[in-house]
Amino acid sequence: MAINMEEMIKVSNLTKSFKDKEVLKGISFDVYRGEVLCILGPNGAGKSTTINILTATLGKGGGEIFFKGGRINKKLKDYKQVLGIVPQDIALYEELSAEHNLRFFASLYGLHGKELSKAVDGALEFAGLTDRRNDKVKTFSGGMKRRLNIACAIAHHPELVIMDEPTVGIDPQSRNHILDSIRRLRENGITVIYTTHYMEEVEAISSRIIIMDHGSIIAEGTKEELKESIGNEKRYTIELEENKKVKEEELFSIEGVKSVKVNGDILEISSLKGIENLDRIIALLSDRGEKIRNIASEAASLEMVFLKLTGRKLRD
Ligand SMILES: Nc1ncnc2c1ncn2[C@@H]1O[C@H](COP(=O)(O)OP(=O)(O)OP(=O)(O)O)[C@@H](O)[C@H]1O
Repeated sequence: MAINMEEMIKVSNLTKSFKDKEVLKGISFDVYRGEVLCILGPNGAGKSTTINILTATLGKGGGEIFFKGGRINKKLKDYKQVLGIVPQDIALYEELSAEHNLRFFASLYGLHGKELSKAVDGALEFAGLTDRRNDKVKTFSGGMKRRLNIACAIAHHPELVIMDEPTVGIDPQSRNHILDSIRRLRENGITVIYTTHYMEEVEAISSRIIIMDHGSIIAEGTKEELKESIGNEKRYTIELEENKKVKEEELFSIEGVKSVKVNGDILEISSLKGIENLDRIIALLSDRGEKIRNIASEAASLEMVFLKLTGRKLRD
């Protein structure tokens, strides 16, 4: 991380329990001005709980949150004024038009008159909804509602936008539009915190990533740093017609092979990136009389990082 990056938020040892269930186990992280910080983790990892505490819609258990160097509860008014929130559930007035929804939400931040009209026009353009401005929200697709929800969160020109899984259950076109709009926010110097369980999205938009699992942060870094942390491995997934004899130990004898998991007819093999050994793996399998149905090879990915850290897939 560059030394001159300005710290916007500091989260220190945050905890939260619901009844006797500890869902945040003392997490700490910083958010720097102008970055897109992605919080990646499977369902139930604690992403929404973290976000809800950060947006002050949920009280914290223990720990501290600092905003621009001061305790957040002492600066709550300033903080809320520069914050844009995109909640997991869409919050819009169905019977009102897109424009009226935007007017309402932007006016909550004190905008009025020409300034308000300009903000509304800008937000409609940002969401790609200018031509639907007079239509009632109830006529919109799920993806359009999502885009409008984001427009409502950014109309007042926030410095920090917090989004909780904004692409769940929407069409690919709206999803791409949302990912593009996050890139635009970043280009304009706006800080974004974004939770998701889609690693493809993290690959596309993140400047930095936090991986959460079971209420803890298990890894943090840029996507390059995280991939580097798994030692530049690649993975082969080999599907056999019917695995009769192959044992994990045998495959370890091949140069470059780092780990092998035999799961019925499927072999998952991690191998050092620079070593070309697929031909030897195939030769060994055919020596054992195995018939190969399919081979897939993939370079280091965030999914592999998660698998390596937890032994599980991100989306099981
Ligand atoms: N109000 C609540 N009462 C009791 N348990 C809760 C409450 N809110 C969340 N939990 C539990 O806390 C854990 C973390 O939930 P959280 O919603 O933060 O996870 P998440 O990573 O955002 O997952 P998802 O992608 O499903 O939203 C889960 O086990 C969840 O069941």
